[in-house]
Amino acid sequence: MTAAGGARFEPDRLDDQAYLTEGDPSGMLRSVASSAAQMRAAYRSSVENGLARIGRDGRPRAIVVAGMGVSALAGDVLEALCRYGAPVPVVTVRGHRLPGWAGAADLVIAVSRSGRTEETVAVTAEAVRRGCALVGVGAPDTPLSALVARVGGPYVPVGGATGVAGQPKATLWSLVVPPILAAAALGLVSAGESEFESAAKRLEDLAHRCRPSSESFINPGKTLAMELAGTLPLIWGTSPLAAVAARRLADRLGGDAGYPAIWGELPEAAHNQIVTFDGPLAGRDLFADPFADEPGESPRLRLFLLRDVEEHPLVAASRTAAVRLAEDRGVPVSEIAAEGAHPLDRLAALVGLCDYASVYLALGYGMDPASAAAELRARISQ
Ligand SMILES: O=P(O)(O)OC[C@H]1O[C@H](O)[C@H](O)[C@@H](O)[C@@H]1O
Repeated sequence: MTAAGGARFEPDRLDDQAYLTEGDPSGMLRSVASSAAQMRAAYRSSVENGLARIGRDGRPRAIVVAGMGVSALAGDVLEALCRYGAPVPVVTVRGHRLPGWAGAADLVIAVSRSGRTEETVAVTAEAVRRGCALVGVGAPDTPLSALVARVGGPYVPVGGATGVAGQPKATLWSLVVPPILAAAALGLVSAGESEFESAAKRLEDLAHRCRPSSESFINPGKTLAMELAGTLPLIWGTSPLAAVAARRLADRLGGDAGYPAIWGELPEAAHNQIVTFDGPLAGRDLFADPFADEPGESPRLRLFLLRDVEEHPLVAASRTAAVRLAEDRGVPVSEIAAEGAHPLDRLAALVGLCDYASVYLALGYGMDPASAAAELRARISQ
């Protein structure tokens, strides 16, 4: 169907059960299917490790979530949940340093699946020096857990049998749940057992609908993968929460398939990225070889709109206008609608589907979704 970096997307692979097993030796599809179990286990573990009690000494002035890659998304989720309703600001730090203002009145939640990521450990050590309150989430018996233990902060262990080959991208829900429970204990968001259970049920339902044995024409995960294939995806969220899901999809496409994508959030995306609708990658490829066996060989822009249930009315208007403009400029549009009332439900609906689509995209290109870009990552972190 389409070629990228030498790999060809073959839609038939997605309905070839033997291939889906052989092409995914680490069981990345199984790990996506474990999302609901991860959410339930992370909830229990967070409660057992004292997160539900952290509000007893009052609220912090601000919360800093320190993490990199997938772990940093835990901060983005928390920030999106708290942005409009909580009296405490939430900031995500991706890097080596705490913001200058952070001090003893603030809470630092350090998240690292491995417990060893250089940047996160450095920020946590700085938080210890400045006397910040600390919560940790990550592998036990690591530099991160040792730092959190030094100040007697709660630590939610993530690891053991959880996830595929210890990959953080396969353990998103284990990393995201503890900071939310901490914020709930502080009275900043309303999320308890029934909300986590409802989101887990939604993930379970998606796992059923997107299961490998379900054929492409009724499987929403495979359908979305086929819409992504061969395009340059422009992925927009229509709320802060949906934008986190957009970022997650873009990150996963890179991590699973080495596939580039651009993510954004409305209304901001309508002020800049929308210009690409008039750019060289929009519409039909004027330079495409008209005699090529397979048309559309060079990637063209496609807009993926992750629609939240709660949209600002003016954002809804700019979404409608953007869709009209895209159609006008020959840019195909896929709309993925969140479902559910609670934000956790809506996040699960969007991320759950996108996670499947990304793994199916990698498999459609004949790539092992557990090892894409592993060598590049290893080389840059040396
Ligand atoms: O969660 P951590 O172990 O700290 O890892 C943080 C990040 O590290 C690397 O960059 C990996 O490629 C990412 O997938 C991961 O999310």
